Amino acid sequence: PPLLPIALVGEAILGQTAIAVQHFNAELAHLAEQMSACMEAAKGVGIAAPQVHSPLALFIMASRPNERYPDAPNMAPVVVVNPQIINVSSELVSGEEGCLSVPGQRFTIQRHQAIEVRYQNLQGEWQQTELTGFIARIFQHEFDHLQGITLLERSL
Ligand SMILES: O=C(CSC(=O)[C@H](Cc1ccccc1)CC(F)(F)F)c1ccccc1
Ligand SMILES: [Zn+2]
Repeated sequence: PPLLPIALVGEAILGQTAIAVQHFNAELAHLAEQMSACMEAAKGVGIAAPQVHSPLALFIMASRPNERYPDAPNMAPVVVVNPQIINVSSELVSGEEGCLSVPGQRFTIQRHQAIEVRYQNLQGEWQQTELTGFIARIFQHEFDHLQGITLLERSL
C-alpha cells in the first residue's frame, strides 16, 4: 500500500490543535500502522498524525542511535494517543532537531531535559512515565505538532 503524503510546513493542518481520540478501533490501529511505515521510510524517529493530514491527537515515537545522538537508546516505536505533559524539569537542553514537514533543514531547539507524561496506547489503556534526554526531546517535538506548533516557531 502507498505511503501517506507528508504535510509540509505552511499547510493549515500543521497549525491546528489536534482532536482527542475517542474510538480505539481497527481504523485507529490502521492509521498508526500507516504512520509507522511513513516514519520508517523517511528514516525518522517520530511522526504525528497531523503530518499525514489526520487531525487526531496521536503520534509515534521511536529512537535509535544516529549521527547527532550517537548514545540515543534503541527504542521500538511507541504509539502515543491523547498525550499530556504533567511535569517538566526546569533544566533545559539545546539540541539539533529535524522535521519531516521541514525537509532538509536542522534547527537548534531547547527542550526540557526530563518530562512526566501520561498517554493512552492503542487499546485505550493509560500509561504514565518519566522520559529524559533524546526520547523526552522527541515526545516534546511530537506533542508540539498536536498543538499546531512546528520547529519554525521554536527555533533559537
Ligand atoms: O531522524 C531524524 C529526522 S527528523 C525526525 O525524525 C522528526 C522527529 C525528531 C527528530 C529529532 C528530534 C526530535 C524529533 C520527525 C518528525 F518531524 F516527524 F517529528 C533526526 C533528525 C535530527 C536528529 C536525529 C534524528
Ligand atoms: Zn516534526
